[in-house]
Amino acid sequence: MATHDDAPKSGSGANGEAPPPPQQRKVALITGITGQDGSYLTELLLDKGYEVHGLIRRSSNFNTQRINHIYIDPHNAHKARMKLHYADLTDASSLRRWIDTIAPDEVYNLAAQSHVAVSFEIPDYTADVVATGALRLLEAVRSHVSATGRSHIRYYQAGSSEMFGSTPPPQSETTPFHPRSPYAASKCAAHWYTVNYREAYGLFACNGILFNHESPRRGENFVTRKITRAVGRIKIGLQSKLFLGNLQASRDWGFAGDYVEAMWMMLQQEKPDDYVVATEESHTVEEFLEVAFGYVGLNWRDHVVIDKRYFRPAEVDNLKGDAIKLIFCKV
Ligand SMILES: C[C@H]1O[C@H](OP(=O)(O)OP(=O)(O)OC[C@H]2O[C@@H](n3cnc4c(=O)[nH]c(N)nc43)[C@H](O)[C@@H]2O)[C@@H](O)[C@@H](O)C1=O
Repeated sequence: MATHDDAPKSGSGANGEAPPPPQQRKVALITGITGQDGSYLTELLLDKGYEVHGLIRRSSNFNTQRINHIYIDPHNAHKARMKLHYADLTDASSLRRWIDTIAPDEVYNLAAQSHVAVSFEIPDYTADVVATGALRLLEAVRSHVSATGRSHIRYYQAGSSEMFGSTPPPQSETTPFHPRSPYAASKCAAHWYTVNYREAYGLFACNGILFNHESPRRGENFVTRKITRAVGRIKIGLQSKLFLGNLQASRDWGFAGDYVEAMWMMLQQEKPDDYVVATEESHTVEEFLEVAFGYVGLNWRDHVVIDKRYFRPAEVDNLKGDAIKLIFCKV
């Protein structure tokens, strides 16, 4: 995987130029702004001169670590163009209120219960947030358009390669879905709601079908961060073992910072459509271990212990995207 500078950008607008005046600014609304993708997308849009509004859930600890360098830092040039609001994908009234108040030009629906294994334990909640949550947001956008005539509004739905499930690779936009978890089935529902609102109401609504995408900001219970974090701790003597599940699963891993640019590109096209975002290269978890442990001169076999608790009731064995449609996309 390529290395990337994780430092926040210092420019105040596109190419470091001053951002456009308020009346000429594009306004974006992001659900899931505190997540890995939300934080990278926020940086990208602020750098392009957008005003960025994020919806956050109320929780006992203010979970904004990934955006604090913009939101909290008084010296950050972007701070004035970023705002956070309380809302929840399970609360339709909050979505409708913020869509009407903010009147965004672009809506990015990135919020989810995004852990596949966890979705087997909380399937109802996963479906409520991931599937019905997308429907609630689409409905808020549709009723806003119908009440105000603001038909230029554009909607992005975060889809997932998990929707392909057991369908063999390479997987493209025309590959049939065969979801293997409550998370994946919920993402399929959100995908088809998005297509339906495009066809039924003429909404500019796009599905990005993103294959796995990682970064230093990835949550620590996803396999790449779980491994890289453990490698560091093992190397300096803070732990000795790493407990993992299925090492033979194969994934098409890309960099999250690149993939948020693909989200934005989809909404700049002439017509709304659906796109696969992938590297077209796939590796097993075992290969990832070889590289990660090898990087610091360790042998993963001396440290990794297979633990049945990390196996899933149904696994997705092999994901490898065919991203040709996006590759020929122009902005
Ligand atoms: C595109 C898609 O990408 C992600 O879903 P995921 O592929 O399930 O990601 P992961 O990092 O949890 O698992 C990758 C593979 O690694 C295997 N694996 C082995 N041992 C452990 C282990 O100990 N922990 C975890 N988490 N995985 C393990 C596990 O069984 C699986 O085969 C989400 O962003 C999702 O939201 C999404 O949309």
